[in-house]
Amino acid sequence: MTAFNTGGHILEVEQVSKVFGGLTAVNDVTMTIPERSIVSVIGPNGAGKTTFFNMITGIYTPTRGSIRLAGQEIVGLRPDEVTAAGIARTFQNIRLFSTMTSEENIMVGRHSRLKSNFVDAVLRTRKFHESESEARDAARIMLDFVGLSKWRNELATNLPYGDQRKLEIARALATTPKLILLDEPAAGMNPRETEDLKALIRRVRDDLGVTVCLIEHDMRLVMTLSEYITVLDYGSKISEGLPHQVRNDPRVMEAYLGRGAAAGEYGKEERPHV
Ligand SMILES: Nc1ncnc2c1ncn2[C@@H]1O[C@H](COP(=O)(O)OP(=O)(O)OP(=O)(O)O)[C@@H](O)[C@H]1O
Repeated sequence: MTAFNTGGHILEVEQVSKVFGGLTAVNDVTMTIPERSIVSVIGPNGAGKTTFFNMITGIYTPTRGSIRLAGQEIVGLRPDEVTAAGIARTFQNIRLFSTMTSEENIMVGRHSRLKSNFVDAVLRTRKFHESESEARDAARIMLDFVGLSKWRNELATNLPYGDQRKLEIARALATTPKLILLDEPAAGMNPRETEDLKALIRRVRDDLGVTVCLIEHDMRLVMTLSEYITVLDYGSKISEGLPHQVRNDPRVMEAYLGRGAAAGEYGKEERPHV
């Protein structure tokens, strides 16, 4: 049962566009994300995927269109307000605080949820100390959830690459989101790390009840993890559906492999650069 009347959709993106000068980076895209699902947004380089995430998270304001979280319009909210509304994200390039420990990195995520403010922090009030201790407890729980407890007091920069990616996910989860957006979470991972990541993403949904939307170039991961896939190309949605539907869609093959590829013309070449 959902507490809102959106037909079970946690996110509803309706006819959203983003124009940068003369370039339409995202063009009239409509997409819904079912609550408690794992979905992916895929597409060739420059298709508009990150711009799409940036609009959902308040970094960019759409030129046109509506984005609703649990039935509430979120266009116009600042990124911190979007986080407070229940959307967390990770970035394509790891953005951890390298001079902080793993635990402190997660506490930063948790602080967006805390009640103490700047004045409390400066004056070290009781409220501040309570918040601090609550954030530390929450950070330890999250470290345990992602399997990084042993790195609690280690500087984030000293963690193995795959664990740094997991730490970013833990930090995002510390904001207690309804929806988490993962921008290329498997980038740079070896096959074993990718398998670990896949298991973690499933647990995020199954154990925490958080809806997951990922941008990912690793097609094996996308096809085995996603329940639903949306494909962008040159800013427009060109396909959507179940993994096997998207995989067999000639428009998708064409977008990835080059015009004419569906007919075998380009074989395994990348799309030609124009
Ligand atoms: N701030 C910006 N100003 C101008 N153009 C931008 C801006 N951000 C993105 N773009 C352009 O919008 C288009 C879509 O870029 P975007 O980064 O969203 O694609 P992407 O699908 O995430 O690509 P990749 O898979 O390579 O990360 C590109 O042509 C890009 O150059």
